[in-house]
Amino acid sequence: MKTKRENPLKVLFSFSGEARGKMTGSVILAFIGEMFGMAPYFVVTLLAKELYEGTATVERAAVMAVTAAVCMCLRAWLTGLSSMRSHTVSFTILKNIRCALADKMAKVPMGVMLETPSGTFKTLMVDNVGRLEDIIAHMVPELPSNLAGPVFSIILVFVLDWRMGLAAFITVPLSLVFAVCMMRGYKEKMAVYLRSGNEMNAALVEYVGGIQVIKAFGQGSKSFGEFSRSVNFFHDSTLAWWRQSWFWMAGFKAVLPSTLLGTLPVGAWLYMQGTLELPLFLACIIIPFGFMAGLIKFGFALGQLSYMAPNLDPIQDFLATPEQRRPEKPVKLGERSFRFDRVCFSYDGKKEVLHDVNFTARTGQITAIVGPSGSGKSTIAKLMAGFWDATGGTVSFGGQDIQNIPFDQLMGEISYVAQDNFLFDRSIRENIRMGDPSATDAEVEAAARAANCHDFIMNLEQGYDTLAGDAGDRLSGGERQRITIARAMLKKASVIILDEATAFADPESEAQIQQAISRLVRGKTLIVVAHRLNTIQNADQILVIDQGRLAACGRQEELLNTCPLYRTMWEQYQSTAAFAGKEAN
Ligand SMILES: Nc1ncnc2c1ncn2[C@@H]1O[C@H](COP(=O)(O)OP(=O)(O)OP(=O)(O)O)[C@@H](O)[C@H]1O
Repeated sequence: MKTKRENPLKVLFSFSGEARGKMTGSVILAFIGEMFGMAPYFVVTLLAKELYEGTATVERAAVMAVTAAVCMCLRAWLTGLSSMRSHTVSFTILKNIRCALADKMAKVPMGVMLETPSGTFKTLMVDNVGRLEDIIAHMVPELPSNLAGPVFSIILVFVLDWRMGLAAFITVPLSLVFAVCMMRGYKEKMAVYLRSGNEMNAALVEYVGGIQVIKAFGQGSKSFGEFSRSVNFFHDSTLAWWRQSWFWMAGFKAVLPSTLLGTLPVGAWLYMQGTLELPLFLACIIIPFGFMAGLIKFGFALGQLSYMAPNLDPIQDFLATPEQRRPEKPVKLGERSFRFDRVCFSYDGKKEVLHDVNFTARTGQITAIVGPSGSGKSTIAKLMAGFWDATGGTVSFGGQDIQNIPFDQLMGEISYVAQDNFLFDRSIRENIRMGDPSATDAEVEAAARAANCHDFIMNLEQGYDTLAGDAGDRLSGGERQRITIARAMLKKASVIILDEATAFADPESEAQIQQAISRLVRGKTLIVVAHRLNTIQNADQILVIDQGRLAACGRQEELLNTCPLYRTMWEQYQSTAAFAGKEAN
């Protein structure tokens, strides 16, 4: 269902914050500037009149020339001041929208951020917001001023001689025919243009992100269907639009200012009839030249209006995303255990992926979550970390409903080591220090040693100062994971949630990771989403998840006897591990 949207200009100006009120000044200055811009036309008209009446002198002409020049300088100065103000408003609005988006990103469920392709946020923050700049800085102040000049001039020509006024106007209905043809389907086409541009951006970000895979398989951009499709679509749709509209646009620009079409023959005829004096004739020829340029600019500025909504809509949509509400004040936490009480969850509000899950993960114990792919293991871990809110039942931590614990407090208690081992493009040292921004270099190194990553870091050209991006290709998945483990170690959280990487690491790396993990979790509550069952043989409890339900819960020995699903998984794991071992040898 389409929701009714507020007037886009009103929405834009609701972000003007500290620059509120400046736009009115900008519009007034632009308006006065345009009025001064009309001066040369009046000066020429006046001079013609005086020449005709025989009152003109060289001195008078010189004074008029200087007056016209001064007026043009004033026009430039005033429009400059207006532009300065409108740009201040424009950049303030852009800044405030970007801050609001960033603020919103921190308030929507973390899951929304993790699941949305990063290109989407780039488009939203950079492109959609950026395109609003021109509209606010130019269109808003120029629209009224571009209209004011023509309206003033038209009235003047009509006052001077209404017949000449009509004659000057003859091109307007004609040019409107061209304008209407040019604007046919403009709104839809503009929406397609913007959408296809955004899609191309998002596909490009994905293409660059996946370039390693594309190169590895010896493929070019054509192989990346989504990217080439979006580039071709953008090319085809914009070209088709241009082909359809260029003739009408050229016609509009040519016909509208051709006021001589009407004023010359009509004026000449009236003059010969003796009902129009020469100075008036000249005035009615010259003044319309002044207003037509403004009218053309006004027409194009109006077209830009339809640029606003398609750029503002996705921004408003994101700002309307429901927030994860959490209290501000820290709450008192009891024993750091998790409790799932009849927990249900759905990502999209339609398909439930967790049904009635009940368990307790006790403090200081290792709780492993296992199950077939897609059964809901990572979802349980994400609910524990507060990335999403349960859609039914209660997830509690430390005796409190997780929704009553401030996000910062919960994050202070939990270290979440994800599968994809995200490293920021900062130095390795800074990446580790993120676990505890107050940690000294010595503490960072101590954590790196404990996580078995000191040696390979020292082998990088700039050691701890190497940028993660530069080191990117030289770090194995296991090494990246150990860096994130070092980061988690610094955090000194009471709970570690470890979403184990699915791939088999080589035996040496695997042993180092396991050693790092065992140091990390000493004395802490560990929740591990396990894909490699050998790592959890000694877990205090293993939760077996099957199609979003808790199928069984117990220690390994019990489950091997009582849970057919676990037994099958264990047998499969052993045969796969044996095969992987043989392959490695
Ligand atoms: N962001 C999402 N939006 C919609 N559905 C999702 C989302 N993430 C996961 N799912 C679905 O939820 C179900 C459980 O997914 P989940 O990632 O928790 O499974 P998993 O057991 O951890 O799988 P794997 O072992 O393959 O990582 C799956 O059907 C999955 O397709």
